[in-house]
Amino acid sequence: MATVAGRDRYARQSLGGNLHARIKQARVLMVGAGGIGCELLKNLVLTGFGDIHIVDLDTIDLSNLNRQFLFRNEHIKKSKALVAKDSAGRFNPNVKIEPYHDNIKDPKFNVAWFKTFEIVFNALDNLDARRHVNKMCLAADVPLIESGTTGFNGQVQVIRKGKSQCYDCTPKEAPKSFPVCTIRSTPSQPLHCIVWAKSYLFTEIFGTSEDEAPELDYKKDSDNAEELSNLRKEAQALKRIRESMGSADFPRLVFEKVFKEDIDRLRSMEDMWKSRKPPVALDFDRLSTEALGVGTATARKDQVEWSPAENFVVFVDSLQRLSTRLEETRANVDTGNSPPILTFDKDDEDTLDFVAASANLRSIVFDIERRSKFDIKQMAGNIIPAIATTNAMTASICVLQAFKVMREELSKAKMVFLAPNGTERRLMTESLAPPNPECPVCSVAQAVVEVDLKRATLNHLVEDLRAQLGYGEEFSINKDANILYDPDEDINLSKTFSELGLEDDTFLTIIDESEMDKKVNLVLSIAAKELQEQPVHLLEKVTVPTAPKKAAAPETNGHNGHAHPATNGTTMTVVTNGNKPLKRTADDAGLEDELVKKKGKVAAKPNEDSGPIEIEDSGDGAIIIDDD
Ligand SMILES: Nc1ncnc2c1ncn2[C@@H]1O[C@H](COP(=O)(O)OP(=O)(O)OP(=O)(O)O)[C@@H](O)[C@H]1O
Ligand SMILES: [Zn+2]
Repeated sequence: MATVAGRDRYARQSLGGNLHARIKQARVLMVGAGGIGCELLKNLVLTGFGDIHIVDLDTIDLSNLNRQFLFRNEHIKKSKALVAKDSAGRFNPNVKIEPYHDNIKDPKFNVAWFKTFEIVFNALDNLDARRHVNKMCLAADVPLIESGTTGFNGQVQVIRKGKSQCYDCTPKEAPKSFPVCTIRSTPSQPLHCIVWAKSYLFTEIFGTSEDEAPELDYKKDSDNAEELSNLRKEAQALKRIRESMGSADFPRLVFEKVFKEDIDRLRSMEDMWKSRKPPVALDFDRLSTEALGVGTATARKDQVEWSPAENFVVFVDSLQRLSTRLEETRANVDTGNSPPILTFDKDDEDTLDFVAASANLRSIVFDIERRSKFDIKQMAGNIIPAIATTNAMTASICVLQAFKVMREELSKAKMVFLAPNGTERRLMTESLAPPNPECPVCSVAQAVVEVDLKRATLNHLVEDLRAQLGYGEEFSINKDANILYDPDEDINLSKTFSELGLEDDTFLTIIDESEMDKKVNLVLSIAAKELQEQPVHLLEKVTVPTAPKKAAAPETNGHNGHAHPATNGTTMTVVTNGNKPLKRTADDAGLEDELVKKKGKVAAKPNEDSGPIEIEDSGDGAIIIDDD
């Protein structure tokens, strides 16, 4: 093994004296110490980066250990950032590593702090955090190396303010959802039953009630108003049953409600079953008799499909386990607090058993194939298998691209894509595209606006934009993807910045919507300040230039028909069954034709004829269910 001194000499020889010296002094930031982060940190340390800061909000989970090699069994539940520092620090004691067990969105990581870095690396797994770092790096004018992987797909992008596309220059895929009727009334695939078990049944019994659950978003003006109102009543009846939790009769009550009464009601709606096979209710007593010889150890057989009786046993057993847990939690909570709840976690056996058995029982009702617990874990957790080698390759490309940035050779930097085995090329590159002039994030004009958050209303800002910057009637004020104001959306005008949750270092994008002499987008960053007179004060006199005539939309990542590259939480789609080299193919794992998405990781097979069967990422891994 090379000694530290030896390694340093080799690094200098291969990188050249100048770059090597620069790297030693470089202060760099790595956001995320998960799959890509562990690989990247190792690379940074071994390359000799002198001052590395790591931010990760999470603790280590058992399921991370197979690929996040800086972590071992004894580190479970400890901070990723701190353990990563300790483990990687040993590779090169001359490197200074500063860990932060924190969310990168924490206000203490402000623009001034970002400015202290020479380069920032994203090794994240969700859109929201990526967008945030993108914005901060643009505001601080620091180069960002953005990366992501999904299964065998990977991507590295070099983002340099004003010179290359930013993360938001290409539109990211709009959130997608399941129609609630597919989930609640007419499931046709195992995934529909799994979503029902996880997002409806589990939540109704052990979580927050449906009305408050974000994933069940009922629109009042739906075509199916009557059925939706029935579904609502059904949910309320289930909620009442929840009150008998702990009683010996509880499993029967729940079972008969969801696998018999609700099914009988559905079946009675004849129109629904004209072109579909009607569901068949289950019989509690018959299954109890069938289940006489079946033990609760069935739950440990996670690779096989359980029989109806086995599913029944696991259903009853896990329902009891979870009820006991909830009762115990309740007993330990002071009265007056909001009632305790349980949340689904794919790594929590009790919750997984319950979701697996309930989903399979529902599949039996609708004559849909059943799935093994292992498969259901993948689907319910929306997991695309993370592959260590993809992460390793991606992380190494990040460092190679960083060298180009540090050598000030941006023209040589590339957007790099890794594609699955079997595609024409495993590694594809593109030159960096120039910023999209229509990008709502990196568009040209930027200004700081001082705001007295408690006094200033959005209307103050609107008036200032008109009076001082020459905006007409037609413009909008946006925060991320949310429209705070436009000529048709004026309900926020009288609200103060505080009421709107706009704080120090928040960015607002002003988009000119006028037909003539349209201005480029203006990004305003808010500086909170108590002001004596006007509650809003534009710091500098900015001139917002007129936008060029509509430029052609920037190239997306089409790649001349190559497989679409995918990254965690970005827009790109992956044909899941194309991932043949997987030990278990997506098909084997039951991923089928559906989109499978984990905390923003996307793997999607374009929909064929099966309607909108898509899973949505709401930022916390929840599946959003929509009306049809
Ligand atoms: N807002 C954030 N601030 C700081 N760290 C974040 C933030 N969002 C995500 N991360 C971190 O980014 C890392 C992404 O790593 P990765 O994609 O390997 O996910 P993981 O949670 O480690 O593994 P998996 O989810 O696949 O089981 C995680 O360690 C996660 O904690
Ligand atoms: Zn942009």
